[in-house]
Amino acid sequence: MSDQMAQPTAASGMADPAARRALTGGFAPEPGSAKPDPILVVDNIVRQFGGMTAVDVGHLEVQRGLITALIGPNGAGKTTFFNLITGFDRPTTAGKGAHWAFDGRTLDKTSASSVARAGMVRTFQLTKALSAMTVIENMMLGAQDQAGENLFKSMFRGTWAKQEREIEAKADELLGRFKLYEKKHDYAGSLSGGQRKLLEMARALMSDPKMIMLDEPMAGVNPALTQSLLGHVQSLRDEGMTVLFVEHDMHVVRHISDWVAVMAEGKLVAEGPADTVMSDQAVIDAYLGAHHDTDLGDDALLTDEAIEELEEEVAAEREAEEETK
Ligand SMILES: Nc1ncnc2c1ncn2[C@@H]1O[C@H](COP(=O)(O)OP(=O)(O)OP(=O)(O)O)[C@@H](O)[C@H]1O
Repeated sequence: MSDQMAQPTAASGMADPAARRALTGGFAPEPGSAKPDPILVVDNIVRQFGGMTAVDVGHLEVQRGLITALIGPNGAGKTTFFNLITGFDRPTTAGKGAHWAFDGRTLDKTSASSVARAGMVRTFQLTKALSAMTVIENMMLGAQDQAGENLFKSMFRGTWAKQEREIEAKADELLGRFKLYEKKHDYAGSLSGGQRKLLEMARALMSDPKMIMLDEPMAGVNPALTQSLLGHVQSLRDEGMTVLFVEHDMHVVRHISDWVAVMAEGKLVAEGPADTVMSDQAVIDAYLGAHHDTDLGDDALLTDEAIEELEEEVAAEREAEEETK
C-alpha cells in the first residue's frame, strides 16, 4: 500500500464525495490498476467454453468501501466473471495460475457457500421456486449460511428457537428499511419488478456481507423505484460496504459509480471514473464493435471521430449491399 494513496480510508464509510474523489484521484485510470486498500484481488482468471475464451482477466483490484461498476457490451464476460469469483464456476486456469483473494483470504478452491461466508455475496434473480415462497421465507433463506454454521451449536445448547427469533428480527428490520415489511407474508412472485430487486438486495444483506455484488440491479425497474434503489445502494456504500455491480444502463453507472471497470471480449480494457472511461476510445470502440445499442448516457460522447467511423461503416455496408444487388 502506498502511503500517498492511503489518505482517506473506508473504515468509517465513504460517505463524503470529496473524500471519495480524493481517493479515486490517486488510482491510475488503466486496466488492472493498483488500489491502496483492495478488498478483492484477481489474477489470471481465464474461462474457455470449447474454443471460445469468455473471460481472460489478468489482474483486477476492487477498492474497499466504494461502488465499482463492471460494464461492457453484451457477451463481454461480466456474468461469467461474477460466476467464477463467487465459486459458481471454475476457471480453465484453476490450478494453473488463477488466483483470487477476498479481504486477504484466498478463494481459489472455495465453494460458493464459503465465498458467501467470507463476506462476498451476490444477489440472485428470483427464480420460480423462490417466487413461490413468501417474502419472509426468502429472507430466512438468505440467512441460511450464517445459521448453518451455528446450527449444531445452537441445537446442542437448545438455543435454536432463540437464534431463529433473532434472524427474523433482523429480517424484519431489513424489510422495514427496504419498505417491504407490509409484504412480509406475500408471495415473492406477487411483487413488482422494483420490489423484487429490493427483496434480492435485502436477502443478500441477511448474511452481513462485506461486499455485495449486484447483477443488473436496475433491470426492469420503473423510474420511480430506480431512484429509491440507487439511494439504497449509495447508503450501503456510505455505511462502509463495498459494492460491485454489473449494469447496462449507463445513466445509472454515471450516477452512482465511484469507479468503473470495463470488459470487452473477456478482457479488462479500461478502468477509471465514469466520465473518463466513457470517453475512452477503446471503450467506445468496444461498444460500437459489438454493435451494441447501449446509450453511453451522454450524447457528447459521440465524438466527431466516432460519428465519422459510424458513417464510414454504414457507407461500407451500403456499398456491399449495392454490389450484391
Ligand atoms: N455455459 C456456457 N457455455 C458456453 N458459452 C457460454 C456459457 N456461458 C457464457 N458463455 C459465453 O461466454 C461469453 C460471455 O458471456 P457472459 O454472459 O459472461 O457475458 P456478459 O458480459 O455477462 O453479457 P450480457 O451483458 O449480455 O449479460 C458469451 O459469448 C457467452 O455466449
